Amino acid sequence: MIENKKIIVALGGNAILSDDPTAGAQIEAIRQTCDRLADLVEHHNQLIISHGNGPQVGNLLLQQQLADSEKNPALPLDTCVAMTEGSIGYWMQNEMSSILKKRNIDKSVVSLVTRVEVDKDDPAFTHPTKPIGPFLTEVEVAEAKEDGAKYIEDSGRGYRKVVPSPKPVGIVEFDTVKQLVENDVITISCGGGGIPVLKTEDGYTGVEAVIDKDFASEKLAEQVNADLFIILTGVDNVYINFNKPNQKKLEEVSVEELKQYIGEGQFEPGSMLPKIEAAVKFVETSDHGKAIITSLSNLDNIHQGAGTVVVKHKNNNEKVESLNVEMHESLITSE
Ligand SMILES: Nc1ncnc2c1ncn2[C@@H]1O[C@H](COP(=O)(O)OP(=O)(O)O)[C@@H](O)[C@H]1O
Ligand SMILES: NC(=O)OP(=O)(O)O
Repeated sequence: MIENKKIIVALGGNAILSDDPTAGAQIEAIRQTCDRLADLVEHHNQLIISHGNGPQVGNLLLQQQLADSEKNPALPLDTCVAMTEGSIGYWMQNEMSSILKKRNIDKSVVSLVTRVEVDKDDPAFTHPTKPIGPFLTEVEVAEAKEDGAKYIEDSGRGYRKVVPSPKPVGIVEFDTVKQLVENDVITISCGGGGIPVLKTEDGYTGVEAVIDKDFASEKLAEQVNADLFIILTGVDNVYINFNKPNQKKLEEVSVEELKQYIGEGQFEPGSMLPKIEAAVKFVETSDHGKAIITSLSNLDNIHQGAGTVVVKHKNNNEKVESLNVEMHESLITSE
């Protein structure tokens, strides 16, 4: 297991949500996730956890459609993001605290309702791309389209509503997160990508959007100077030619290679592309940081190089070794 590092773990949907969207089932999934993450704490790592909210915030938005406009008005999307950030963070605080208590680890866990500044001129506001809520069939989309919403097909898994997803400019509370982590507090931050806010003369004001949690986590990882950025999702590794007969698993991969694959259109915008872009940005920006994309069940093996490990430059040991063999052989031939 990795030790003594400052680590940000961004949790994907699977870590929170199974097929059962009830609170009880989500809490159970979070309990299992926290049990794995507690191993990182046990090995003296400073841990910051962020998480997605796509399914939850989409469901909450659907619940707003049931609201009665005067007595019980629908709440705006930024407020729904705050609500899901709060509820998921609360479940995590409960579960992580009990697991640490059982392991006799005396550490506090907090979740911070985090605001994330975005740019009012971000083109995302006129081009919604972030899938949220349940997966729908074509028939369900045709019925639901009455509300004027936009839907896209999401990685072969069905249709989902899409909303604007501006890029994070900065994490408003990053200094507080830094202080918490320096004081050995396990911090849940940037949940659901954080609440999108615009800077005003007086402070900040919310804006209706859902920030991608991989981009928000990357920005936080940059701002707190993390050693390691782990993105946990539904697969052990990233693939090129994903789901095709010639799909190939990526293990250690350089920023340069990934940029080439991005250029080839290897990664889907609504699922793997943001993770790749976030990992590339972190590794490029950081002095020494690495990024790993893998599954929760593979977390125990990352110290042995498991998962897709994004590095600035690839480890050239193999090339050096083969060069040594070639030199040795040419010496023997010439002798
Ligand atoms: N190139 C790829 N390599 C691996 N998985 C991919 C790829 N493209 C799409 N996927 C799918 O995208 C999923 C991750 O996206 P998503 O489920 O939206 O993220 P999250 O885990 O953050 O909720 C993976 O579990 C996998 O099913
Ligand atoms: N906000 C966000 O990125 O959520 P998901 O990871 O669940 O899509």
